[in-house]
Amino acid sequence: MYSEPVITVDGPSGAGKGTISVLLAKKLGWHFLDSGAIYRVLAIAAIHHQIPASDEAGLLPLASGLDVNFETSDIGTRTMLEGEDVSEAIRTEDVGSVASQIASLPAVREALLRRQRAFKQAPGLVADGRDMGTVVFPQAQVKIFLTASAEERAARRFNQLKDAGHDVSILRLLADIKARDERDANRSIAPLVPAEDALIIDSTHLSVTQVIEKIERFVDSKLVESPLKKSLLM
Ligand SMILES: Nc1ncnc2c1ncn2[C@@H]1O[C@H](COP(=O)(O)OP(=O)(O)O)[C@@H](O)[C@H]1O
Ligand SMILES: Nc1ccn([C@@H]2O[C@H](COP(=O)(O)OP(=O)(O)O)[C@@H](O)[C@H]2O)c(=O)n1
Repeated sequence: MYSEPVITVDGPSGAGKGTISVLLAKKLGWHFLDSGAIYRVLAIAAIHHQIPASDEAGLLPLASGLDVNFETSDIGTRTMLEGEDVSEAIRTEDVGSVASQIASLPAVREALLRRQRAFKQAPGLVADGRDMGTVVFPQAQVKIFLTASAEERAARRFNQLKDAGHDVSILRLLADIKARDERDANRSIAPLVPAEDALIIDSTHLSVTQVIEKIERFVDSKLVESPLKKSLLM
């Protein structure tokens, strides 16, 4: 049976998943799923509704009924929660930290599964997250696990936040990133691990272009003559 092709890009915070996934999706003309944004929006909703990040029973209805929308236009994607633009608000490290605590709750992850899988639509999907290749799309044709040293990832995040006008401390960012790595990798459900069939790319000393080239070579070696390969190598 035909199934729309999926490329998964998993890895820790600041590894470059979003940057690479958006470029790939644009190049292919495919859909893009930023699964982390869904966890981040849920974190904001929890903060608004004053539900603690450890309250699984309290968060479950919020996760099931989460009114989140991604509005894409020529200038980019706006993330909407209950009709309000939260695109900037979800990007702080504090929200990332609450998102990572919420993401360790099994019932919450389960409640968000169907919503994430609904992004798999023609002509194809590039999915960015932690468990895209292991849990959400285990049948994906191409799986990438993108990483980089914690120091490099903190430096990238520092520059990104500084460019966006946020005043941040690089040491605090490094500590936050390490805490989030630890929590994401050691949780009992859908931990951050590479899928068995994933290509692991350490981007510490690679440019964005070099990472894309590696992915293209991987697709080339993996798929003999497929529409996916043709469109990627065009
Ligand atoms: N290979 C790379 N080399 C240098 N900077 C990169 C690379 N990949 C991504 N970046 C930059 O690092 C920052 C974080 O990347 P992002 O895609 O948001 O990471 P993630 O989605 O994994 O958290 C962005 O400003 C991005 O431009
Ligand atoms: N598929 C996913 C995506 C994100 N998450 C959680 O959500 C948090 C925020 O994800 P994100 O992808 O926006 O974070 P960054 O990599 O951009 O820093 C992560 O630290 C994870 O704990 C997850 O558990 N599973």
